[in-house]
Amino acid sequence: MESEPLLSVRELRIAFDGVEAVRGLSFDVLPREVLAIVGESGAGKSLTARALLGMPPRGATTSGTIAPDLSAHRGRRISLVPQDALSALSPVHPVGDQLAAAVRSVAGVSRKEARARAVAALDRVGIPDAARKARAYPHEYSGGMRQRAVIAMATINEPDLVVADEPTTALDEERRDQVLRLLAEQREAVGAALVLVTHDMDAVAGHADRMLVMYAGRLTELGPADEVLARPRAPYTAGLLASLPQHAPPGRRLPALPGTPPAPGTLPPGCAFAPRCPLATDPCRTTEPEPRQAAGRLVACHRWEELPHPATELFLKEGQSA
Ligand SMILES: Nc1ncnc2c1ncn2[C@@H]1O[C@H](COP(=O)(O)OP(=O)(O)OP(=O)(O)O)[C@@H](O)[C@H]1O
Repeated sequence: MESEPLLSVRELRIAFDGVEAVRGLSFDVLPREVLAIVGESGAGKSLTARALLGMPPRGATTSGTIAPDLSAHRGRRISLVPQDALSALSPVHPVGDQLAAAVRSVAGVSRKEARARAVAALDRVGIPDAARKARAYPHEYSGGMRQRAVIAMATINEPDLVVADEPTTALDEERRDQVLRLLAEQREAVGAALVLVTHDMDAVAGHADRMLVMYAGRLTELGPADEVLARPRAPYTAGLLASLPQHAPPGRRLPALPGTPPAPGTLPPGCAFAPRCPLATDPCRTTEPEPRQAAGRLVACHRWEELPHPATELFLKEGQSA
């Protein structure tokens, strides 16, 4: 997908009390693409997503550039689908009023027209009897319906970019799939790009054009999702994918990524993944690798060419092979 980026993030750093949780992250978001951000808990995925929206947590110090700054047009050019739909909706106003207010905040339209657009948006996301449901309050919606309403809200002003931070975590598996499909459909319909923060590799495989793998606040691997999933080039990505149930070799136990990621402020010298990496050698323990072009993507690893394919065996512990 060759095109001018919609948005460029360069050297993004986010720190709390001088301790960096995001450490010099650079990537582009392309127009209309779905970019998944994956990585274990604490990798800095949510912080990165919030930075795009200009919504850092209290106490965070941010540096680097995000250009253009879509956050100046939040609700119009960029919008959020959060983990918890309730947090995105006010409990004290009917859902239709909230959607109509979002329309009126950016477009000079009459109340009646805004109202009509709100009902149409609820109808588009599959809310039955949308005109009546528009008058109901969020607590009168089921969890799945609320998440649909939030997707309607996030797309009603036809933004350039929708940021979805674990949008389906609160839902059961069946609804999860429906909501993701709806999100993909709606962002496609309005021509928006989507940055999708997720732990769900099925969602990545099903919906993402590219994936950004983060580890300890840095880029580990960034490339076309199908290629990265089929043949990861960074040992960390390989370990992350190998620990998914579907990648267990037949008749064998699931390989596991040993250990846990380091907390910000407790990073080892060199590559942050080195203490958990079966390929780590001395240079890995002294020099942190920078992302470099490798095999049609960006990979931050000194030893990426050494990674076997498939890499699953690397992550099987001794005695785990029966
Ligand atoms: N409000 C905060 N105050 C202090 N530290 C924070 C705060 N928010 C995040 N951090 C630090 O930044 C790290 C990364 O946070 P972030 O929420 O981006 O992780 P994540 O990759 O989204 O994880 P998860 O998958 O669990 O949501 C956290 O582990 C924590 O150390």
